[in-house]
Amino acid sequence: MAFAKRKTKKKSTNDFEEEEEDDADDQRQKKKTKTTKKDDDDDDDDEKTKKTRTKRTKVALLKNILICGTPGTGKSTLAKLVLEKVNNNNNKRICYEYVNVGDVCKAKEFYHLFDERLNSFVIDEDKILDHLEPLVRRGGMILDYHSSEFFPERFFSHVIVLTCGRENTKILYERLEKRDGYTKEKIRQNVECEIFGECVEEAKEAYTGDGVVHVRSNETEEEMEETVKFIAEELLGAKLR
Ligand SMILES: Nc1ncnc2c1ncn2[C@@H]1O[C@H](COP(=O)(O)OP(=O)(O)OP(=O)(O)O)[C@@H](O)[C@H]1O
Repeated sequence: MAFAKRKTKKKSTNDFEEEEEDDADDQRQKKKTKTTKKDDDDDDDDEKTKKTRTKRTKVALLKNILICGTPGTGKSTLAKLVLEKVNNNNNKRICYEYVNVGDVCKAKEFYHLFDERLNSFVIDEDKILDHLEPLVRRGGMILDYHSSEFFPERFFSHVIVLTCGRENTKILYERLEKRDGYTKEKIRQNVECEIFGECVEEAKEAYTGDGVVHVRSNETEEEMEETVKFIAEELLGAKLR
């Protein structure tokens, strides 16, 4: 696994709050400008703008979460189940979106090179962060990536780290063994990363706010169901049917 180091772009939770304040100010300013301009504007256009603004404000209230952890711990499986749960409602404004960061980097070629030793791509962090910024600002994003540290802290209200057998690595080993392109060396590196709890340590160091990092074991179907419920209900406040 390639764990790229990036400290400079990280911002504190306070920065996020300040930015939210700025956004609110912007909204108020826009509203004011709109009021002055209103007489000149066409009524239909004004109505349209008002509707869009209301919708955006509502969507922005949805939280962003990151699901991270060693490859094979079940991030994408879990993320898709959470997405299904939280979007299963009649409220069009409550609509979360899933982004597999690794897949986006591949599809959009946001990487520098292929690291033969690690057998993986070294992603271009600036490019992927620029791509994610507007999505995260809008809110309601469920991001999936093995690493957590290069994202700015303000991106997420919760970071979930999945683990899969620190003591008994058989489960993770067997999951990775089934994958194409996973050489014995690559499996060994990932299993080692799990044994040393690298993803957990990394997340705890990078996200320092109380109750932001949640470490969840994902070895069995039952554990996965519990975590889906935990994220959907407790973290995202969804009322499950
Ligand atoms: N709780 C679970 N119980 C049993 N099998 C699981 C569980 N969670 C995931 N799996 C299985 O483990 C495999 C790996 O899961 P998944 O692809 O979601 O991992 P991942 O962490 O997203 O991997 P990557 O980081 O490489 O994308 C899949 O075959 C999936 O069906």
